[in-house]
Amino acid sequence: MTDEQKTAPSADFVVVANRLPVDLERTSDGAQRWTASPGGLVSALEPFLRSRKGAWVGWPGVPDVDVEEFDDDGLVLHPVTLTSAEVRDYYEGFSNATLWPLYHDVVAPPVFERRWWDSYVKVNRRFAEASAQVAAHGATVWIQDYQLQLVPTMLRELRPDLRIGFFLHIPFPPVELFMQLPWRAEIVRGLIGADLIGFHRPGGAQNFLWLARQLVGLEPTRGAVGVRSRPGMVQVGDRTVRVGAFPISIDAAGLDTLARSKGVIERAKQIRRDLGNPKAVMLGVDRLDYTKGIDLRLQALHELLHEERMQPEDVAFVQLATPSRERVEHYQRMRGEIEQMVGRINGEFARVGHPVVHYLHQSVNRTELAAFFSAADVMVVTPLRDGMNLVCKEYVACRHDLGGALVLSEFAGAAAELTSAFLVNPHDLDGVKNALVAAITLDPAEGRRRMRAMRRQVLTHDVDRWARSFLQALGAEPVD
Ligand SMILES: O=P(O)(O)OC[C@H]1O[C@H](O[C@H]2O[C@H](CO)[C@@H](O)[C@H](O)[C@H]2O)[C@H](O)[C@@H](O)[C@@H]1O
Ligand SMILES: O=c1ccn([C@@H]2O[C@H](COP(=O)(O)OP(=O)(O)O)[C@@H](O)[C@H]2O)c(=O)[nH]1
Repeated sequence: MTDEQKTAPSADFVVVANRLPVDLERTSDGAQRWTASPGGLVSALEPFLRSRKGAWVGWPGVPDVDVEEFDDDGLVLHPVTLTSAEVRDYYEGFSNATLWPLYHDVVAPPVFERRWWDSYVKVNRRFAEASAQVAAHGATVWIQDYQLQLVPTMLRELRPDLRIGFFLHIPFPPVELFMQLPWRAEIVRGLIGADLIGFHRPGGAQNFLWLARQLVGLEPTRGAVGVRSRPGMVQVGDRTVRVGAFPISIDAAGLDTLARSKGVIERAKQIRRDLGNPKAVMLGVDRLDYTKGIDLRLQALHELLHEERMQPEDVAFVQLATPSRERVEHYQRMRGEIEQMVGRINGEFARVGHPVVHYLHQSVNRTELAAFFSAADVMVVTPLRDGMNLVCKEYVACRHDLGGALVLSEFAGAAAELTSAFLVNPHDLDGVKNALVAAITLDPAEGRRRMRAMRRQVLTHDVDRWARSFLQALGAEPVD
């Protein structure tokens, strides 16, 4: 690339997200390498954007580094620098200690700090400026998630020629909770700069429409918002802003193919052997986040073992826990609690060489994950609140054998689609315990019926359909 090409706004399609799809990692010997970024936003968007050869504006995951724009296999990555103080105030502070708990039903108390808000405004402006620099005239810019809710209006002020979409990957909270936010009107005004604002569920869209009326004095339509249909509309000057529901998904066909590969099938058998071929392998796969309900599933297991409704020699519980937001206090506290529970369960019920809980505080790659999904008799997904939860859809996509059972929290966005799972209220521990027992003792024919129904849903509603439905509603793609 010449210097001129580097700075000329050249991309017709730009994704803007807090993180780039790759994180810059500094190894102990001082070398640097790029690794896959954590979380569902990147898993969902990266394959889609690669197929379009667009540009991605985002933070490289470490503070104080200035990285030039570069081409990563046809995808232009445009890094945005954050200082250490901004990582602390904008990312760990306002994004993950204010907005994250507030939007997840206040399952932890949100912290309101003026200094964090100032940093959020400043960093959002930097992302808007970077996007304005990258986008070609008339381009489509798709802004992602709660870290960047002010970017739509900031970007529109800089570049009125752009078509701007915004998608929120986490739940949009009930209005009573949102109203706690001291900067509530500023957030609504920030979002309203988009041409289309998307949520996972119609409820989020409805909440936003109500707030646009109450906080900004706009006059949104009053009809019920549908899934991928009947968006709400708000007139803002001469612009019509659409507000809709677009449940995200996964590369279902890709995972299905991967799970059928010889390598994954063999690795799944190996995992079961390594676990001592127990009667039931249970699996949890989550970022180590207090919203995911890892603690309560361990508590359910502990009680079931105590009550002898499960025998320690019959079960292996594998918990893969991706390290996440490790400097935020709630995350540190929760990690300690979970690791103590793992220790307690194994202390009471393990035998030498045979732990009951296999806990890995590590991230594993897609192929290894497909093998774990294939090996697990019961997938346990128990968030107290989750925007969507892609892991449960990935489990279903890997079960071409129609084996396995899914225990799924009603409070994950995915529950509205995976109605043949064992749906549980994660606050009802007895209900969770009963569901775990029912899933372990499931009649195989009934299990196949449930899995077939879930696979039909996941395979016909993949990430490509999600992206197309959003971009069609934005007017950036022709309607099929
Ligand atoms: O970037 P991090 O702070 O390390 O966090 C990782 C990502 O977590 C969140 O993911 C969400 O998006 C998924 C896909 O839509 C959805 O299934 C899940 O329910 C959400 O929690 C977050 O929203 C992303 O911005 C983060 O990158
Ligand atoms: O060790 C791991 C654990 C998780 N994931 C991926 O991380 C994403 C998690 O997305 P989800 O929507 O379930 O939750 P989030 O972390 O975004 O809140 C999924 O695509 C997983 O396959 C991964 O690649 N390696």
